[in-house]
Amino acid sequence: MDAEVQATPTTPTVREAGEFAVVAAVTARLPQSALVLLGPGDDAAVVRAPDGRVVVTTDVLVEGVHFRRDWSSALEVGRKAAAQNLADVAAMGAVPTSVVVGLAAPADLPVAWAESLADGLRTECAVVSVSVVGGDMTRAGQVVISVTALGDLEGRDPVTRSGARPGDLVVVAGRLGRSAAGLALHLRGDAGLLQRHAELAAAHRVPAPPYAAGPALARAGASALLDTSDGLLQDLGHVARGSGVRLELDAAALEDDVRALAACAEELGEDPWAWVLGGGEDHALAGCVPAGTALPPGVRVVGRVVAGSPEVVVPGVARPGSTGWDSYR
Ligand SMILES: Nc1ncnc2c1ncn2[C@@H]1O[C@H](COP(=O)(O)OP(=O)(O)OP(=O)(O)O)[C@@H](O)[C@H]1O
Ligand SMILES: Cc1ncc(C[n+]2csc(CCOP(=O)(O)O)c2C)c(N)n1
Ligand SMILES: [Mg+2]
Ligand SMILES: [Mg+2]
Ligand SMILES: [Mg+2]
Repeated sequence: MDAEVQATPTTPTVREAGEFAVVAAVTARLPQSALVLLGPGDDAAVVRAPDGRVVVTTDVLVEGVHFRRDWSSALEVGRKAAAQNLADVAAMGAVPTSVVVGLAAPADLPVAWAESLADGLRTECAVVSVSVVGGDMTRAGQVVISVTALGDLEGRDPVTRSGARPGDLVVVAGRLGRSAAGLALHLRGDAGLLQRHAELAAAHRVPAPPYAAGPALARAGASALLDTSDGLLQDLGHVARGSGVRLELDAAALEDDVRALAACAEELGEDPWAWVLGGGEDHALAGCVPAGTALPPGVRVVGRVVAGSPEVVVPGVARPGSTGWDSYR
């Protein structure tokens, strides 16, 4: 159990406290950003929509599928839940404006866990200067967290998955494969391993999406963009099919990511290329820009767009067994 939970003086369960007391305790930890005209406490929140259009995205995290309470603290789960949604907003080239959270929890969940979850959501939202403006709470057999993020396009067109054209360059912002390496470490469950590669384990529990690169790439004229949630090859496959183009990745441009995982992979007897090309949950941003585009800070070229059958290839590297996560496979 995490330090935040143990440090809380009283640890009643949500059954003992009751829904409304937990909601009050949680919303008390969620101060509102300047974009919020009416925050938690009424039937709905009211948030400014500066652009007149609203970007909206939602992702569900299920205990045992997306996180484990014995691997991650409540604070880390909250950060990750917010991060993966905020990354989806960035992947449209938008800036987030607010977040709404649904929490389903077993009756014996400590209230302190729900409070730390709120702290984690608040902490990650603060990275992009937004707040949690509301949510819902109900009972379930395991913890389920449903996050919805809203965003603002600042007057630009959304950057979709379908605008890549032959001649464009493939670009990435953020690191690849780190979450998959961390997942492998947690699956082994060896304390020494987790300690030796603590940074990678932490990268699995709390991803660090390059939020600013989304709007920056949109401003620069990006033709396609998404975040890497399932695995680079699978995610870029959506761009290839959506745009009707072939993406040729340059192995040399991905070698830094592979090198950063090499020691961990060696110790685990695993292939770092499989993590970089097929590992999910880094929430890096990947997409395409016209050749000659001035690249925003933190954005690197990893390949090129050519005419051909819509697929993603990495000449010289064996295709990993898994090109990405599928919840049902
Ligand atoms: N149950 C659903 N009902 C309606 N639309 C859905 C549903 N599930 C997914 N979608 C839509 O399908 C598209 C792809 O969803 P997907 O969840 O794969 O994208 P993502 O959220 O970027 O990735 P990830 O969930 O891996 O982080 C999105 O536009 C999403 O809104
Ligand atoms: C306990 C535990 N086991 C496995 C994983 C790995 N995992 C779960 S979902 C996902 C991709 C995105 O899924 P979705 O498309 O559902 O958002 C990955 C790589 C994890 N995070 N926690
Ligand atoms: Mg999704
Ligand atoms: Mg996405
Ligand atoms: Mg997915």
